[in-house]
Amino acid sequence: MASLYDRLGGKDAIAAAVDQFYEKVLADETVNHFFTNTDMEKQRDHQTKFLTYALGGPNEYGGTSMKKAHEGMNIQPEHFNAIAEHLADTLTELGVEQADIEAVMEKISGLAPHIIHQ
Ligand code: HEM
Repeated sequence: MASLYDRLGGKDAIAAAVDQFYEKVLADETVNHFFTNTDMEKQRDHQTKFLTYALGGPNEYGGTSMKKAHEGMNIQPEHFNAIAEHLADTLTELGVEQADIEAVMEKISGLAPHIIHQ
């Protein structure tokens, strides 16, 4: 079966989602401080990779594991949940079906042990 990434329209869909997701993350005081020293371009790159991964698209991590990517950040469960919720809200706004959103959330939850408390 085609991945959600493909069904949503691949790269163009991701670009639209990145803008929306990015705004939510940076407007959220629970998590925006993590990105204070992140430049805009890197930030965009982060969100693009994040969403591509979340939607089952090609892996563009270039080998950096999720554990390594978030090392030293001491991300707490509430930060993780806030980010996950921004993703779910973005997908809802883009008209993604509930069942697909749930599948994405399940995938994201599986990453929690690699991202939280690193
Ligand atoms: C499922 C959840 C997540 C995924 C899939 C994900 C994915 C990624 C990826 C792909 C990178 C870039 C690694 C690289 O290019 O070397 C990254 C970096 C980063 N992530 Fe995440 N992330 C997740 C959750 C979070 C959370 C919860 C936070 C903080 C609240 C966070 C904050 C950051 C920051 C600050 C960076 C570094 C940006 C920089 O280069 O300055 N991430 N993440």
